[in-house]
Amino acid sequence: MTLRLHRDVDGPCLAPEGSIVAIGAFDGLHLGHQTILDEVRRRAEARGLVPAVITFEPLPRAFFSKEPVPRLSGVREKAEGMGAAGIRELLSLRFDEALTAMSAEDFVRRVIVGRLAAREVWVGEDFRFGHRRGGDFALLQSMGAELGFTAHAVPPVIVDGERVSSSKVRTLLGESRFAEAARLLGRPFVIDGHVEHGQQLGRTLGYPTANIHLSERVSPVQGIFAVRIGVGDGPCSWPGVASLGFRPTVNEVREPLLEAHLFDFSGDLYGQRIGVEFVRKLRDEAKFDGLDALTAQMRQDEIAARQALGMNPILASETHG
Ligand SMILES: Cc1cc2nc3c(=O)[nH]c(=O)nc-3n(C[C@H](O)[C@H](O)[C@H](O)COP(=O)(O)O)c2cc1C
Ligand SMILES: Nc1ncnc2c1ncn2[C@@H]1O[C@H](COP(=O)(O)OP(=O)(O)OP(=O)(O)O)[C@@H](O)[C@H]1O
Repeated sequence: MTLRLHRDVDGPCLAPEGSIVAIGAFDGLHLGHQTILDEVRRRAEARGLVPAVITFEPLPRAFFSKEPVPRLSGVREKAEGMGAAGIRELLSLRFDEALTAMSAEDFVRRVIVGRLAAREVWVGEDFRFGHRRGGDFALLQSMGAELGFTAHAVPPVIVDGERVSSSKVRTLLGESRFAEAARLLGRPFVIDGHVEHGQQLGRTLGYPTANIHLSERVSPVQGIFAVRIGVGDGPCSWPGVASLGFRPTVNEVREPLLEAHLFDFSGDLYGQRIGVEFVRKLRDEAKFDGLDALTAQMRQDEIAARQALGMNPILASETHG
């Protein structure tokens, strides 16, 4: 069953037979999100209704913030994750001035009922929505009684004594605490994308890299990392070293670039989709005085990454000796 994506507040009803709906930003699809989506899928199956999600792009937090808000998942990854979780209708509303001006009551009538004919609405206990966060769980309950749906709150999903949230995962990743972030996500943190052509300079330095342009997507991590790479749908198992940043030394870029060097690999990855799993941060990106100094540092990075990944660092001198 494939996922259908819609962007408009108004339009025809997407589930005339009735739907089970979850609402939220859903960046990263962490364990709290997964709990809600599981309920939606289970309830939709049990009642023969359509499993649906209302989400927002850009993220509401990013719309209101003066600072850039790092993203855990791209728009495409988020939709794919929803599809994999069994969601069939994804109403990804444009989060703009018009939407923030809409009252909570209007949101219930026009979107939850008008667009999705909701029979059940699932949210976290503390969920707020509508103009100035005027709507809450109690409003969903009272309006639902009138408009033909029930409201359900999932109890907070707690890990290590704290409520799981996208913000918490962003903070952990910013501090390179990858193992803890993975516990909240229910899987390791991975950035994926299509490999694009670089300057081909990496080859001559002894470090060819698969490059992924992050464009406007703000990354929660920056620097040089020990990583594991997956190609296509395969698991992230190929060891390597990666740089995520602007590479100030040569051909500085304006938008962040993820460059992954796979150890002992000699295939062509251009055009393929790869996933990069972050295992350990090695250092911050630096501006070097010329290519020799950069290459010497990359060699140190390779040795450190091999060690971090539990490999024999001696191999490094055999490969690039
Ligand atoms: C392990 C690793 C570490 C890197 N560290 C830095 C760095 O600290 N500063 C920098 O300017 N570029 C850094 N880079 C980026 C290189 O400048 C870039 O890979 C090289 O210029 C090749 O570019 P190309 O892929 O366009 O050919 C690093 C790349 C790798 C793979
Ligand atoms: N740990 C959790 N336990 C239960 N429900 C949650 C949890 N985290 C989020 N939810 C619920 O999942 C839906 C989507 O969450 P949303 O992405 O909006 O919040 P979040 O993960 O706390 O993100 P942020 O930290 O950016 O506010 C909402 O209904 C929210 O209440």
